[in-house]
Amino acid sequence: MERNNLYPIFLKTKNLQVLIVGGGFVAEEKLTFLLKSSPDANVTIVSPMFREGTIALAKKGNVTLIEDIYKKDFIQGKHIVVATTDIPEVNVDVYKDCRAEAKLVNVADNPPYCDFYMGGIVTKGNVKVAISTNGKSPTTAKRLRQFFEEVIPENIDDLVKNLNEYRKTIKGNFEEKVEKLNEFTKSLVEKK
Ligand SMILES: C[C@@]1(CC(=O)O)c2cc3[nH]c(cc4nc(cc5[nH]c(cc(n2)[C@H]1CCC(=O)O)[C@@](C)(CC(=O)O)[C@@H]5CCC(=O)O)C(CC(=O)O)=C4CCC(=O)O)c(CCC(=O)O)c3CC(=O)O
Ligand SMILES: NC(=O)C1=CN([C@@H]2O[C@H](COP(=O)(O)OP(=O)(O)OC[C@H]3O[C@@H](n4cnc5c(N)ncnc54)[C@H](O)[C@@H]3O)[C@@H](O)[C@H]2O)C=CC1
Repeated sequence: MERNNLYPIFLKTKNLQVLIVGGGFVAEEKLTFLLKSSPDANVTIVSPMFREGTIALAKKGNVTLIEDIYKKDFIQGKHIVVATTDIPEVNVDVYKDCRAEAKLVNVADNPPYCDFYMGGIVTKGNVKVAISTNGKSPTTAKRLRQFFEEVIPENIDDLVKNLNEYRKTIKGNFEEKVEKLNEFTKSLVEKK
């Protein structure tokens, strides 16, 4: 069986600068899900045109819209770049410019030109679940996201908060703490 070897990380988007190149449907979809998960993300979008929806979204977040065509200068100071234009050559230029400067880059419509994929994301308080199908079926990632949004209980965050409080009260060395926390949470994974 094929296997997903991607390594998920949870980025502190507040500390990072994201650039989106292009301002069409795909840019708006990527921006929507980025801000849904991470409303504190710092985003710049460069494009000769923007959709109404994108302009409205930008007003709600830390999003700067620049009305221009892509030039290499725009990647300066950016950590993560997502190319979404409808001109394949422009997207490949963005990819090459980013690789040359060791920046993480995603060409949304071209998986081989992605250092990372955006995923389906479920957030419940402090808990976050990210889903990827290895780029094979974004629709499956969306459906799984919807499924987990349904089945993960809203009060999962209470468990996290309670255990965080309990964790602070446990005395002893690291091994003893791990043992106590495992004992305390055993029933969560026990088969009935
Ligand atoms: C590789 C990847 C690169 C990247 O974008 O990062 C990529 C690529 C492509 N997407 C395409 C199409 C669609 N994408 C969606 C939706 C989402 N796409 C997302 C991620 C990813 N999309 C990355 C892989 C993630 C993984 O590993 O699973 C999600 C999860 C996250 C997000 O967008 O933030 C978000 C759901 C969010 C949510 O609902 O929670 C839908 C469904 C819909 O809109 O209903 C469709 C239409 C149906 C279909 O085609 O499946 C096409 C074909 C374009 C064409 O045909 O022209 C390509 C290009 C290709 O595959 O070649
Ligand atoms: N990854 C995904 O989820 C999907 C990918 N696609 C593909 O992605 C591409 C983009 O699709 P859409 O967003 O629907 O197209 P669109 O036509 O809505 O948007 C393209 C955007 O790129 C901008 N642009 C064009 N040249 C530019 C330049 N030199 N510099 C900066 N911006 C520039 C345009 O002004 C426009 O805002 C298409 O090739 C499409 O096939 C389509 C659907 C889903």
